[in-house]
Amino acid sequence: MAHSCVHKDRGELRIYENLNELSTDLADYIAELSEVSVKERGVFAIALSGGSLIDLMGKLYEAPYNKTVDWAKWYIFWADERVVAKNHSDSNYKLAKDGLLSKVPVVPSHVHSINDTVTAEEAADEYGFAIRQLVKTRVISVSDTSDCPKFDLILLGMGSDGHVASLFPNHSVLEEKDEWVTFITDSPKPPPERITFTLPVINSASNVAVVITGGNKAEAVHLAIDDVGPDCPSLPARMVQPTKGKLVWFIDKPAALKLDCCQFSE
Ligand SMILES: O=C1O[C@H](COP(=O)(O)O)[C@@H](O)[C@H](O)[C@H]1O
Repeated sequence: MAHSCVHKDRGELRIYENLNELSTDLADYIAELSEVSVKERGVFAIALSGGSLIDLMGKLYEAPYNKTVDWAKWYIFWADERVVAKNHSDSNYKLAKDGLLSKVPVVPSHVHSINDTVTAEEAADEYGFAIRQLVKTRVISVSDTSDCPKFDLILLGMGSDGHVASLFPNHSVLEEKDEWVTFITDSPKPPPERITFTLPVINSASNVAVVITGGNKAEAVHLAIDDVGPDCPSLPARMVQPTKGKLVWFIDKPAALKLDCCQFSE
């Protein structure tokens, strides 16, 4: 059974005994947000990440979600993408397409992937421009506290180094305040060329979920969530702090083992 608690300033923590429980609750959570957003705004603007997240979203193409989710109202974006061809095994688009999008009735023109035929810088500029157009037509809302887009939901994973999207520890990309989408050409994790949402965009979303599994991430989970004092490293995952939106962490038991607030009896 899931263990859930609200951390005083790090959002809601949901911790699961196993991946099956996590995936089921993640599917419920996404389906619920989709329903609320479609009811309120007529559309659901969701940004995906790559990595293990997509597998963990797999229940969404099974019953009941394959029938109950209003897939035609989804507008799909990527919080980060590797600048490789869309059919390359490193592509976050390919991962999501093969693992989810090809199995549900999304509208192809609502799937906003990057231009993979230009440089990382150009791809980031074009993606930022595309998002601006969709903010103008209100497919994506606008934040009331900044001029940033307000996605209905941004889904993030986290690497064992604490990176989220393609925001890596100690990288200058963490300082970017003006652009909505930026690029890097020196990612410490291959492939090197990537585009990424910036922290202001992530922190302007209505909902942000960080989905983390595996014991190799336990230390980073502890550093991202617990009060680790003045020496607290500026871990990208710790910088995820939605201004007005809701933050929820979906964590499996091995990844949660070092969290102060969650002690488990074996
Ligand atoms: O490189 C990336 O890594 C992170 C984490 O991936 P995971 O497989 O450890 O969950 C992912 O969220 C990001 O989108 C991706 O580009």
